[in-house]
Amino acid sequence: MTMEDSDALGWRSIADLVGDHPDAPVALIGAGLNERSLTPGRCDLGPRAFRAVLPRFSTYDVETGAELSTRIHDAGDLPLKALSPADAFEPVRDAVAGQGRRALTVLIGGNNAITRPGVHALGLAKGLSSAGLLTLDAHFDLRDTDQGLTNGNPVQALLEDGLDGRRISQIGLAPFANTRRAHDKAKAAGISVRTARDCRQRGLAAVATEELDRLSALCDVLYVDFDIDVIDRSQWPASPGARPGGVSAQDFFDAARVIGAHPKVRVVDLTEYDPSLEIGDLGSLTAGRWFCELLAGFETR
Ligand SMILES: N=CN[C@@H](CCC(=O)O)C(=O)O
Repeated sequence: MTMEDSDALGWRSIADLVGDHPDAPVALIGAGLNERSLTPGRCDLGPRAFRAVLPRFSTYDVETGAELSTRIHDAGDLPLKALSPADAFEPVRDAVAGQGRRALTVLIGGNNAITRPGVHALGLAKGLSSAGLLTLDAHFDLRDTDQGLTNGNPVQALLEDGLDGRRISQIGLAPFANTRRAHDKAKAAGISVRTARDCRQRGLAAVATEELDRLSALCDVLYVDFDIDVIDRSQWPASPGARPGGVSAQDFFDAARVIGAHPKVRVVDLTEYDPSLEIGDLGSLTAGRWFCELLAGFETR
């Protein structure tokens, strides 16, 4: 008997909450942007792998007693095949902005270049000056843009677009995976930077909470980029940029719950998941659990 066949035992899956629900408070968009990754791969397969795993998650959280029931509008997958980050800008921005009435829009990447148009969608109504950005990422993503947009420079591009660095928090930065120049750029821009060690020692959720509080005082609405390479490579190997020494998957889940609960968080993305690097189903199961945690947090708003 598969889990999907086991209705008689009361199994209800997260996948049952996802569908054509025009009035749902949460929207899901697949954004499998794959071009101009610094490490070429198949991040375009992320949305499909993510959707496929959802039937394996129950709506019941045995640790809190919560039964998830939030309806999620499935806005489908964007046709981004072979598009550069520059050409994907408008389709991604407009798709996210089109869900603007939702309390929360979840963008499943795709490489990290989806973050820039996602933030722009959030700022469309009032301009970028209303928006803030929190990244959970091993990297600054502050590489120069003179060679064009890549998955290594969405934050740099946003600074150049006019996003005030003081409205950016970056947590989970990994040692020996970034340059001094990028760190200096972050400091000069006023970005709040928290290292992987800080996050491991204090807990990613605690650090995320502090940074959300800081950003909330400055911003009307917040965007959160969950780049999975913040996680220790042993726990999510299907990520080109992940290294040993990252945060734990459990920490990532705990952070997703507090972030999902925050009322100013309006758009989140999950980036850099490359299913072609998958070992078994480790990455897809981690992505699915992340989504459950996000929803569990959301239901406490
Ligand atoms: N967002 C990811 N940034 C990484 C690149 C990951 C890769 O494609 O290897 C970086 O800038 O180093």
